[in-house]
Amino acid sequence: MLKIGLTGGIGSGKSRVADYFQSWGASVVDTDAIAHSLTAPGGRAIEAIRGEFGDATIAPDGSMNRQAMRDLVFQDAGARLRLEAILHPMIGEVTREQAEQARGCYLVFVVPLLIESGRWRDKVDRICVVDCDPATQIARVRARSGLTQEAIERIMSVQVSREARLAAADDIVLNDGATTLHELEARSRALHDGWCKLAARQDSTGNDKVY
Ligand SMILES: CC(C)(COP(=O)(O)OP(=O)(O)OC[C@H]1O[C@@H](n2cnc3c(N)ncnc32)[C@H](O)[C@@H]1O)[C@@H](O)C(=O)NCCC(=O)NCCS
Ligand SMILES: Nc1ncnc2c1ncn2[C@@H]1O[C@H](COP(=O)(O)OP(=O)(O)OP(=O)(O)O)[C@@H](O)[C@H]1O
Repeated sequence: MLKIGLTGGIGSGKSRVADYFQSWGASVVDTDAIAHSLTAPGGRAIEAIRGEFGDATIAPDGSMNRQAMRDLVFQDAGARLRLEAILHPMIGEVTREQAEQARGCYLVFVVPLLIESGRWRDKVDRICVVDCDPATQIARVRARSGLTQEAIERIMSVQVSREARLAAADDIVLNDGATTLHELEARSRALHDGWCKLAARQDSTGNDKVY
C-alpha cells in the first residue's frame, strides 16, 4: 500500500488536511492522537510517567497533566527527552498495529516530528509537508488553545525550521495565512487524486514497502 508521511509545524493544519484525506477514503494513523490515548486516564504510559516525573504530573482523573508537562518539557530539553523516551517507543508500537489494519487506496501517517526523528524517510514512499508561515502558526494555536505567544514560540523553537521541512518534502500543501479552507481542500484533493493514481501503478508493479 502507498504510504505517505504527513508533517508540518504546530498549527500548520496537519489534522485538517488528514481529515480531508480520510473523508475521501484514505486510512489515517495519527501519532498525536495515539500519544493522547497513551496519556489519557488509565493509558499505557501513565505509570511510567508517574515513575519518571512524580505524582504532580498526573492529574486527579489519572491522565497526564498536560499543562504541567508542557510547562516542564518545553523549558527543559532533558525532561523532554525523558518524556519522549517513554512515549515514542509506545507510539511506534501502536502505529505499527494500526498500520496493519489499514484499508483504502493509500495510508497516511500524521507525524508532527517526522523530520526531527530521522526515522521515517525509509518507512514512507512520500513525505508531504503542510507548509505555513510562523506568524500564522502562532495565530492559529493562540485561537485554538489560548497559549501565549511566548509559549508557542518555545514549542516552535524545538521543532525544525520551515526551510528544513520544505527541503525534505516530496509534496507540499501550502496553508499559509492567505489560504482559505476552500483552497486548502482543493490543494489536498489534487494530491489525493495523484496519490490514488500512483497507488494503482504501484499495485500493478507489485512494488511495496514493508512498514
Ligand atoms: C508536551 C505535551 C505534554 C504537551 O501537550 P499538549 O496537549 O499541550 O499538546 P499536544 O500533545 O496536543 O501537541 C500539540 C503539538 O505540540 C507539538 N509537540 C508535541 N510534543 C512535542 C515534542 N516532543 N517536540 C516538539 N513539538 C512537540 C506538536 O506540534 C504537536 O502537534 C505533549 O505534546 C506530549 O506528551 N509530547 C510528547 C509526545 C510527543 O513527542 N508528541 C508529538 C509527536 S507524536
Ligand atoms: N486555511 C485555514 N483557514 C482557517 N483556519 C484554519 C486553516 N487551516 C487550519 N485552520 C485551523 O487552525 C487550527 C490548527 O489546524 P490543525 O489542528 O489542523 O493543525 P495541526 O498542524 O494539526 O496542529 P497541531 O500540530 O498543533 O496538532 C485548527 O483550529 C484549524 O481548524
